[in-house]
Amino acid sequence: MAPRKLAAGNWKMNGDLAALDQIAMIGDAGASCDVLICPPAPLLVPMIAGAGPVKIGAQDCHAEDAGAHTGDISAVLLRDLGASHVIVGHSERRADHAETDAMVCAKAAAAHRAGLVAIICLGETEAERDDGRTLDVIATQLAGSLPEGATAANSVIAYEPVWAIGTGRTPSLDQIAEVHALLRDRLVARLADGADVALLYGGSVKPGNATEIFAVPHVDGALVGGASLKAADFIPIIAALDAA
Ligand SMILES: O=C[C@H](O)COP(=O)(O)O
Repeated sequence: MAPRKLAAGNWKMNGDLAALDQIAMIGDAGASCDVLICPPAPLLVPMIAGAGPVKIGAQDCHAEDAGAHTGDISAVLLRDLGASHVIVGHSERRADHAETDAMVCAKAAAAHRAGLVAIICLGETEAERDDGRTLDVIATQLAGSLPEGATAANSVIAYEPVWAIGTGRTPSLDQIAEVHALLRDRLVARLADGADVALLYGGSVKPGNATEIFAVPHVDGALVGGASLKAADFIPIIAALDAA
């Protein structure tokens, strides 16, 4: 088995009911890779209803299955609604909500218990890269964020350099390759099916750079922010992944 290709869109705090037609257009494009959109939580139900072949996921979940946690959403409920995936540990949540590797690990474990695929996000800051600490940071985040029981069927790893998110800047292809090779090595060492875990690159993926990024070894797809908001931008990225 090889990792399954995945084109994932993270809408972050963007989109509205009118954006449902984007999902229909993306579905109509007829991709052969897996295509996932993670909208803001209130849009999950209407989007799941009209998703067609597009998978719908959430952007976060709580580490517990239920309880007194006002404003939070359980992985159990997400699964009940029909979500297939949940993003955990996005750098915006690590920064805005002080999420640690241990918290991300607990959320990924909750996702697994509920039957969701956890997309576990990792990435270095610009200062960490400038200090030459990228590989150490990524290895530490992976070790601390990947729960026991992770498999290729229930986990996807997204490498997203913090400084490349929403900036229009991307690492060189060699820099992406270096990190993805490290991730693959660590996953193979830790998991029986580590060779089959899908590895996504994220950070300013656009129609114009997708083909070269998808040609990098061990890049099995992308986690796309801004360019996933419009079908006209996301469909060429999906097509580039299908062609890779
Ligand atoms: O989750 C997606 C990433 O943060 C990438 O966002 P971006 O494609 O807008 O740079």
